Amino acid sequence: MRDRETAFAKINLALHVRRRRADGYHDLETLFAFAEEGDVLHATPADALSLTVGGPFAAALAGDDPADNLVLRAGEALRMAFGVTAGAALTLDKRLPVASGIGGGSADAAAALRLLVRVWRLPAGDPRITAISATLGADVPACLGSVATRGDGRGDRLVGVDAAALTGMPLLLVNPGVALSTAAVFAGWDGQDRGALAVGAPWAAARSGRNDLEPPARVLVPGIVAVLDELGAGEGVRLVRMSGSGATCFALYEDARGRDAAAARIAVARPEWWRLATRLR
Ligand SMILES: C[C@@](CO)(OP(=O)(O)O)[C@H](O)COP(=O)(O)OP(=O)(O)OC[C@H]1O[C@@H](n2ccc(N)nc2=O)[C@H](O)[C@@H]1O
Ligand SMILES: Nc1ncnc2c1ncn2[C@@H]1O[C@H](COP(=O)(O)OP(=O)(O)O)[C@@H](O)[C@H]1O
Repeated sequence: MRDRETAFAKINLALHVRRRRADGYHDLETLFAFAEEGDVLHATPADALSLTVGGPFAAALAGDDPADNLVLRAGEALRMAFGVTAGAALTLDKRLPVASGIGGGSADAAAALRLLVRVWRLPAGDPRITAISATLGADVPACLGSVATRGDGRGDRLVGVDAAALTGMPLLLVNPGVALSTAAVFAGWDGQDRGALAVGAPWAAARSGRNDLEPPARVLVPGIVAVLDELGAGEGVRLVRMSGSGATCFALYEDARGRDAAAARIAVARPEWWRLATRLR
């Protein structure tokens, strides 16, 4: 039997960087939200654990050691923690641009955890699964649930928000085609604490918030400005912002008509940019 899981694209509705820490990470406050679409992971029963990567962005990972792929690292960590002896033949359909601020590897790692917990019939909700997620990356715990949530600390201390208030909002993601290393963007942050992210209703908090990684990302990829301008030019735009460490930017719309008009306009003006028209889940 072939089992399937979507690695929902992650966006940061707001991301406030507060402090550089001694361990190389930064304390931040962010509002995570998730798209209805993303990479797709399949599993079929097998004696060994293996991964084949295909899809439009597979080439970006071709130079990496497969053992470093977060999907296999997630699987190996589960096997170790639960003493699993079975394997699984995994295939990853890489639809999201790599190193682009929308989760990529983190969403894949979380999808692998959800999928293999099911395939290997492990106890869903076991605290060891959450613990493993945090070892794989700061935003993997948020991706594990893949519902809108606030993240404090490294982004892995999750605080529930009224996710339903965001569900279904039309969303357009646009990436100018330049990979950005998360570590390099954090390293460019100027160290200025510009204040806390508001608590409470997520939409109001998002609107009053900002992405503190946008200025350092723009230094590395000046084309981000053009992406934000194009996204903001249409009708019915409710919020335009860069996601995570970039360079993907997003816009949220009052209705699907506004989103589709923006997508069509950008497809003509900038055919080389990657686009995904979807909704918040
Ligand atoms: C910026 C964010 C926002 O959601 O997303 P992306 O742009 O990667 O999608 C995340 O904080 C990324 O989380 P994740 O991609 O899991 O990061 P990790 O692999 O744990 O860390 C990669 C590197 O980013 C930096 N890092 C990450 C998180 C954090 N709170 N402070 C940091 O300084 C560190 O240099 C770290 O070595
Ligand atoms: N399944 C995966 N998908 C994408 N990237 C992965 C995966 N597994 C490991 N990686 C590594 O993670 C890097 C992307 O990390 P990062 O810059 O944090 O991306 P993003 O900003 O999209 O979250 C890639 O360059 C790649 O080397």
